[in-house]
Amino acid sequence: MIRSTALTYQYTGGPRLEFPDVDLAQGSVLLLSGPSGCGKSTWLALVAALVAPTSGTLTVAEQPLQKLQKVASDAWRARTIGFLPQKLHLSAALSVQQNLAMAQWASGQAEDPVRIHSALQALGVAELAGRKPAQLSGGQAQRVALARAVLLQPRVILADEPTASLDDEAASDAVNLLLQAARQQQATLVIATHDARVSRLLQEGGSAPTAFEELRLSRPAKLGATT
Ligand SMILES: Nc1ncnc2c1ncn2[C@@H]1O[C@H](COP(=O)(O)OP(=O)(O)OP(=O)(O)O)[C@@H](O)[C@H]1O
Repeated sequence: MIRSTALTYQYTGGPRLEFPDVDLAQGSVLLLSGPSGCGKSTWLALVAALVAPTSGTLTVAEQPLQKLQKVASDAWRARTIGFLPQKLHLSAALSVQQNLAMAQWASGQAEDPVRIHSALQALGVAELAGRKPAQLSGGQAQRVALARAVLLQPRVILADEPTASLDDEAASDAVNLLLQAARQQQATLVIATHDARVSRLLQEGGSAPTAFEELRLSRPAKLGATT
């Protein structure tokens, strides 16, 4: 679940972003849309407790973030949030298997090869476990990054522009994989995008149409504007 009220974020020397309220039940799907620069990445960073709101309240997976101590936020994030970044940030020196193991180490858990194998298998890339990221196609690399994002069974999956620079078929695969991963784990799924295809793909929902909410952001007023 994600609930926000009167959420704002002020960049030092930059815009003040004001976000509409959301009240998302656990397991639901949110399309976070709007033009470049409207604040989608900032909203994701707020929900992941990477930055603190300037004002307003935000509760994610039952945790009021204003009550989360800064020192505890890394562990909370590792347990709660599965992040699929636009740039996948797979470590080039490590194998696929080791990239996923690193997510387990980072959350303070021991490496669990069985769980890594089943996460890779669920996304159809188990046979690539020994390869380095440079030996993967773009679509394979994205599946590996998604396997890493859902490995720790997060309550919330945040995907930042998951279809950017993908052709129609790969974009459809990416959205369907996200929906499938979220459904399997009953995670709340947020897809941030300015790609108009995603709304249609969500409506089609792979095998069945998906109920989803849309949070459409608009660009902040220009700094110094008099309106
Ligand atoms: N560190 C920063 N300092 C000042 N302003 C910033 C900073 N980061 C982002 N901004 C501004 O805040 C606004 C929102 O940025 P944000 O990256 O959240 O938008 P976005 O919707 O994710 O954009 P895109 O789709 O291009 O990634 C933009 O106007 C941007 O210029």
